[in-house]
Amino acid sequence: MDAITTAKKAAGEKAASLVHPGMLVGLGTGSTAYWAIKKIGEMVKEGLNIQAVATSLASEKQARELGIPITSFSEIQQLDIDIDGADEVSEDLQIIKGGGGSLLREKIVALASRKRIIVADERKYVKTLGKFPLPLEIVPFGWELVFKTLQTLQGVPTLRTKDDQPYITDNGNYIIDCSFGVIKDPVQLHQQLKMITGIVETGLFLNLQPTVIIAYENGEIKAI
Ligand SMILES: O=C[C@H](O)[C@H](O)[C@H](O)COP(=O)(O)O
Repeated sequence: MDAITTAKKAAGEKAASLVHPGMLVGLGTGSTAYWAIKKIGEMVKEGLNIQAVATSLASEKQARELGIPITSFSEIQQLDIDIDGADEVSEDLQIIKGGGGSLLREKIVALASRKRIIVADERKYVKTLGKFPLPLEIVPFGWELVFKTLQTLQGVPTLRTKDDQPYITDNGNYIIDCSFGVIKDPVQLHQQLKMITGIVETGLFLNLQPTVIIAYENGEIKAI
């Protein structure tokens, strides 16, 4: 296992140790959250009694295969803890997510959770957001108009593709990845983008007061 994968595993397992009996747990998406779900699966096999809501079909599949009981918002209203990855975390704990295309479900789950744990390797921890192009979930109809509007906001948009076709999210939408350079005011940018009809959600996860677990390649783990 390479050093970055080892760091992701360490962050994921550290976060899993915060899951206690009886909790309702949000399961994140991506290659770091994967390790948390894997560890929680082991804990469930050893008798841990929890229920979980997954932030993507992929994570739900992983959880079901591990025997983690899955519930939904038709059964529950709030989660005790949400463990998820990030694409960028700034020093003031603002976050960009959505590199894996799951930002909408991830945000719904994060907002429904009392405690939010973000797991990331050291490469994700930055001074200010913006190097990672901001993922935006958009409805397919008229996506070209959203694309052009983003250009008028000095954004550099790219329609995400997979096998030369538009990438389709678990919700049947498209993703535009849009660079805005250094994001000086993420709250203002998020509000501006949410005003554009056709944008369903942005990958800016702001003011959520997360606990961020950062794993370093040298084996060190810091919780911020
Ligand atoms: O849509 C995907 C999510 O926001 C992921 O949590 C994020 O992209 C980080 O993924 P990874 O841990 O694979 O870098």
